[in-house]
Parts: sequence; C-alpha cells; structure tokens
Amino acid sequence: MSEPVLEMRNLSVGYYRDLNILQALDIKAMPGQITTILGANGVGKSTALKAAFGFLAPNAGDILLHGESILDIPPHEKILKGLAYIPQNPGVFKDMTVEENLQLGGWTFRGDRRRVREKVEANYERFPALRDKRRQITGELSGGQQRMVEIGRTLMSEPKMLLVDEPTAGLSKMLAAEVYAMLTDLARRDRLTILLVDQEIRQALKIADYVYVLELGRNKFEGPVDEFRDLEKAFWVT
Ligand SMILES: Nc1ncnc2c1ncn2[C@@H]1O[C@H](COP(=O)(O)OP(=O)(O)OP(=O)(O)O)[C@@H](O)[C@H]1O
Repeated sequence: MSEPVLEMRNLSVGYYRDLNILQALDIKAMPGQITTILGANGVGKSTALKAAFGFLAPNAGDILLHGESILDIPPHEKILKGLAYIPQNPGVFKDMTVEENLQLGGWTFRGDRRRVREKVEANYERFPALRDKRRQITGELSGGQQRMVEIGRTLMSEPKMLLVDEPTAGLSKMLAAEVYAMLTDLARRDRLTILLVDQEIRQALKIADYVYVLELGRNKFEGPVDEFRDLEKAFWVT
C-alpha cells in the first residue's frame, strides 16, 4: 500500500480564532489519483484547500506532504516542493500578454530560459487556443480562456500535486470538457496527484478515483468512486 502524497490529519481550521469551519477533518490524496472533496455549499471544501496550501493556520491537526508536516512552510516554498494550488478565482495578470503570464509561472526555473520556453511550448500543445492568443492582453480574453492561462501558468512549475478548486466554474461546456480531460490526462499520463473540489458532482465523479463527502466541516463518508455511482444513495442529488 503506497503512502499518501498529501494528508490532512485531524485538521481544525477557520477564519476567526476559535471558530472552526473544519472540524477534525481527515483527508488523504494518494499518488497519481484524483481525489475529490464534495459537499453542499459552505461545508468547507475550499477552506480545506486554502489550509492545505498554507493560507490559513490550523487550530489543531496537521498537514503532511510525503509524511512531513508542511505547516511551517510558506506557500511559495510549497511550490518548490511540487505542491501547487489553482484557486477558484482566476489570478492572472490581466495587463500582461498570455505568454508573459505563462513565463511568470516558470519563476521556479530561476532564469533557465530554454526550460521556460519548453514549458511554454508544452502549454500551447495542451491548450492550442492559448497559442493563437499568445500576444494578446490576458484581460481581454474570455473568463474561460483566462482560466486556461491560469492553469497553464500553474503547470509551468512542474507540480507533482495539484490542489484544484472549481476548475470549470464559469466555463462553457466545451472548455469545461477540455479542462476535465486535461486533469484526467495529468493524473493518468503524468502521474500527478490531484485533490479536486467541484460543484459539478457528476463531472467530478467521472474523473475521480476516490471521494470524500463533507458535512458541516466534518467527514461524512468516503470511499472509492465506484461506491458513489448511485448518486441518490450517496448524496442529496436527485
Ligand atoms: N474569507 C472568509 N472569511 C470568513 N469566513 C469565510 C471566508 N471564506 C469562507 N468562509 C466561511 O467558511 C465556510 C466554508 O466556506 P467554503 O468556501 O470553504 O465552503 P465550500 O464548501 O467551498 O462552499 P462552496 O461550494 O459554496 O464554494 C462558509 O460558512 C463561509 O461563509
């Protein structure tokens, strides 16, 4: 049995002192798998990802990357350890071109221009639409295309594990399908480990290997995705 890449262990965390949104949460993301966290609005799914990346300090519990606590490691150093976070709201630099945004994601290569060029090229292969728009100011792109730029920029740093929050929010059906296909590809082909929070329950279940369902900041149930085929039985979905 392999060890988890990322583990939230007994994690209690919130936005105000003593007010825990997540209460003794246990989540494991296994290597090369897509693990999804599902639950009703406001149960704390996004909070779990923010805490995992170090934007919130837990009141109790631990977060482990390859078995080592990362609580004291600031977010930018987590990127150097192969952990990347794609938040819900696109954080692209709107005044810069698409290519400049992608290049910025290559800061981890510390000036190795050839490597940055290679990775930018790899992104154009992944998202051909971005190649066509490479010289365009990112703020002029559609919301969906900006989302692509953001995902592409995150992948520039060659992460081994991705925390992904609502990756298709605001995307057209076609772009959303591309994003899900890309996430599947990253896990199956490149063996990335993915922890995915998604409102699109059916889509998430199509690509996930393992599922956690939260209720009011706590674990409700969990299991391999096959146990969630009967949505009515597993959820509130009708
Ligand atoms: N920045 C914040 N400051 C204070 N409270 C917050 C903040 N962000 C979220 N919360 C609260 O934390 C709780 C969990 O929010 P969170 O965004 O993690 O839920 P979620 O499960 O991701 O929901 P959704 O599916 O609607 O995005 C909510 O009650 C929310 O109001």
